[in-house]
Amino acid sequence: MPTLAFLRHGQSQWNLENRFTGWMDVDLTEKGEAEARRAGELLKESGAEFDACFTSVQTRAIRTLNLALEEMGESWLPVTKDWRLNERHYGGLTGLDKAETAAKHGEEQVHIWRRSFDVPPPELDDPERFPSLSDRRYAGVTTPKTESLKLTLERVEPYWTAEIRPHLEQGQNLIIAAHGNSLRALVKLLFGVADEDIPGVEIPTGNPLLIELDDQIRVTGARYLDDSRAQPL
Ligand SMILES: O=C1c2ccccc2C(=O)c2c1cc(NS(=O)(=O)c1ccccc1O)c(O)c2O
Repeated sequence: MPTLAFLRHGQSQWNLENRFTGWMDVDLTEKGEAEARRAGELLKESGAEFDACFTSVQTRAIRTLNLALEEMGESWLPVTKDWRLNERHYGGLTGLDKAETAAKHGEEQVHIWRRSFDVPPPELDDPERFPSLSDRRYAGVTTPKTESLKLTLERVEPYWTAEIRPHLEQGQNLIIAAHGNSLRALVKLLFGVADEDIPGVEIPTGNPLLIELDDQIRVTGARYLDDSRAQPL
């Protein structure tokens, strides 16, 4: 019966500044690094033994995984990195904070976006401002210019089905270190969350979600390891 751990990256600099980060390759803050190490401690204490890891091509998720593995004494584990586990692309909102977003688009539009499943933000109209959104890690990839939650799910799901699920079907235990919205997509798939409910699902940073699966890859149990910060599932 395979075990799957979801780990959302620790606090990043733009989380601290409450800015839309998306595909911008922002690093962890010192607090974020400490959250990642704590997650590693919790995973080690859980006694779970993992066989492989998956993460995105974004530094904050990669470093969260590496710091957790280091704490677990499992830095040797194989890691697969793929852009399809990246955070949702926020298009023209990338880099904006709450005040700038409301000033540029109005409160009403923000209200609509916050609760929508299939309404994407505007495309980035000055990509030169964020070169890392199309640097060589995306060579050969037709990168999105903006994403709704629905579009994020539509690029995460095929990757889950083709690249991740087979490892679970072979009985391997996996860690997936990723982002708020790419993990939301996976939670939606695994827990059968309705479209209208998914904007309300929030994966906490640095608190591993340990999921027990049956041989058909159906959830038989799930718990957050840091129960001092327990979250409703
Ligand atoms: O504008 C959005 C938004 C726009 C487009 C797609 C998704 C979202 C979205 O998911 C979202 C938003 C605002 C806020 N709260 S906020 O208005 O306070 C806010 C705005 C800007 C930056 C950070 C903030 O905390 C949220 O909590 C969200 O989950």
